[in-house]
Amino acid sequence: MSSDQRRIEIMDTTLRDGEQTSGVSFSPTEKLTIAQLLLTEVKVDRIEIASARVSEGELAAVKAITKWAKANGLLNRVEVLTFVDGDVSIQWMQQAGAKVMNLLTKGSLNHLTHQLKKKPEQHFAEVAEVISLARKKGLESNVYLEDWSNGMRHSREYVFQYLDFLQKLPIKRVMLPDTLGVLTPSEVKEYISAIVERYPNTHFDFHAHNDYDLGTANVLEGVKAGAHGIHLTINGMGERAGNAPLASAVAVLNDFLPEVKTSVAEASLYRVSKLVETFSGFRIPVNKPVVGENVFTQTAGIHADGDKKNKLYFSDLMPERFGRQRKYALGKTSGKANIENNLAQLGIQLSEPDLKKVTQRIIELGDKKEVVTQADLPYIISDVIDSKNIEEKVRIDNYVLTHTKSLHPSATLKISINGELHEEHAQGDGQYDAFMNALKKVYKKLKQDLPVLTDYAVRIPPGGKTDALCETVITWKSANGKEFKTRGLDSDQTVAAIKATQKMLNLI
Ligand SMILES: CC(=O)SCCNC(=O)CCNC(=O)[C@H](O)C(C)(C)COP(=O)(O)OP(=O)(O)OC[C@H]1O[C@@H](n2cnc3c(N)ncnc32)[C@H](O)[C@@H]1OP(=O)(O)O
Repeated sequence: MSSDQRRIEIMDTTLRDGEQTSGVSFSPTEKLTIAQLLLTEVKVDRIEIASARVSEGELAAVKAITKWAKANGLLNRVEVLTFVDGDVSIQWMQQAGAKVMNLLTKGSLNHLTHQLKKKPEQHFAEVAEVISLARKKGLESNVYLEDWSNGMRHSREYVFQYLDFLQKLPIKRVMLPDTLGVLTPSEVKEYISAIVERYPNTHFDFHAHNDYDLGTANVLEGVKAGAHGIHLTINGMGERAGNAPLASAVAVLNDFLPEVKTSVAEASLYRVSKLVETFSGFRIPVNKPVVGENVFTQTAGIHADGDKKNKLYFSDLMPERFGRQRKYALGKTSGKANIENNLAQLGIQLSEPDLKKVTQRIIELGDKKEVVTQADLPYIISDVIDSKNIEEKVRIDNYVLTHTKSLHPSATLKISINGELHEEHAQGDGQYDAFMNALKKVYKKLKQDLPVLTDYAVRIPPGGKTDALCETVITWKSANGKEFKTRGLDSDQTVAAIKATQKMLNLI
């Protein structure tokens, strides 16, 4: 970063505006965790964590965050939205230990006239009184001009009259919200340019909403036009269509405006997005730029081919920047290159004819709308390529499993490995555990390590009934750290697990 880059302040309002997402409510502990991550790992400049007066739970959350922030010298980066209500919000701030208030005032004549039912002069005087009172109590003030965007469209004279007035007050920042997300990028550019030009010594934040899906584009134009700070939320959470999303906006500024810089650590954005998804229950759409599940997955065979040859379908938006990895989806649009990429990630190499057979099978499955994942590949390989030979390498010929009340389950098995027969007996905590213990004894004698079982999942195939076949999917980790899955299908889940185990034995 060069020193002549203009520094843009990032204010994250996930914990205030983001929490205004319908159906979302963070607990105080969740709020504290997110606040800590935002300030220390994501490294945003400021966070807005609540509206004053809302509830006892909110007061507890703000108290916990301000206590932690104070102990870490970060209290002046923690902000609370307050109201023009004499000293009511101020008292709440003091109780909560917060030091920076974002005073919600009226940025359009329409709101002022019809919601507060006041005249401009009266509103200005009340705002001045609150700010003066706050200052006396040691609080710093930023001022929101709510509905500013409509104010610029329909009552511009009022907006400028108000901004002129604010110049006289001891405030740190003026915050310009497109409250209803109605502005186009060209309007954002026009309005912010005009304001920044007229008040060169004032810090202006721009606050976008995403009602027309223009949130990020508007942030870009706002910053280009000279906004000094921007308000964002994780995963674009927020009322109605939400706010401008943090991850997208940061990527856009980094990639398209070399003349500006932010303090945000891109590498932490995905992790915090997933954490907020878990806490909020607000699912990240799979196609959400930067953080969605699918956004670094190439599906078309042609793309995988180009990437393999010369990274032809890469852009500056590299997944590794955000702690993510490029993936190649498997399905009817897969070609050989696509499948080779997946095999390489699993550490598997196939001959050309085998690769063709596997490709053909994946296309067939895709045509039937089957979802094929990288984890399915070893299974498909074992199923498709010369499966007779593979089955013959290791075959579990016979087994007896016992389950008797108050006695340990036990298993006896007879297994053929490369044509040689082995027989073992063992006990375990369950029938499958006993079976695995017997199997481990066989392989111990052969001085061969088995992959470690890391996950065991049983499900009935989609649309199945309770008496249907059940599928057991086992995840294994081999000595070189590679993970792979095998599956078995049977009406008995233990037998299905043994089938999955036999597949694993034929793949190692
Ligand atoms: C840009 C934004 O997203 S703004 C988000 C602001 N944050 C919130 O609204 C947080 C959630 N809100 C709440 O918990 C509640 O609405 C409270 C605690 C703020 C107020 O609750 P209540 O006293 O029950 O009032 P209610 O919600 O019915 O109405 C809001 C009142 O605030 C008034 N009001 C609106 N804007 C402001 C303002 N900037 N400053 C002061 N009062 C305001 C309204 O005129 C109305 O007053 P009235 O009842 O005298 O007509």
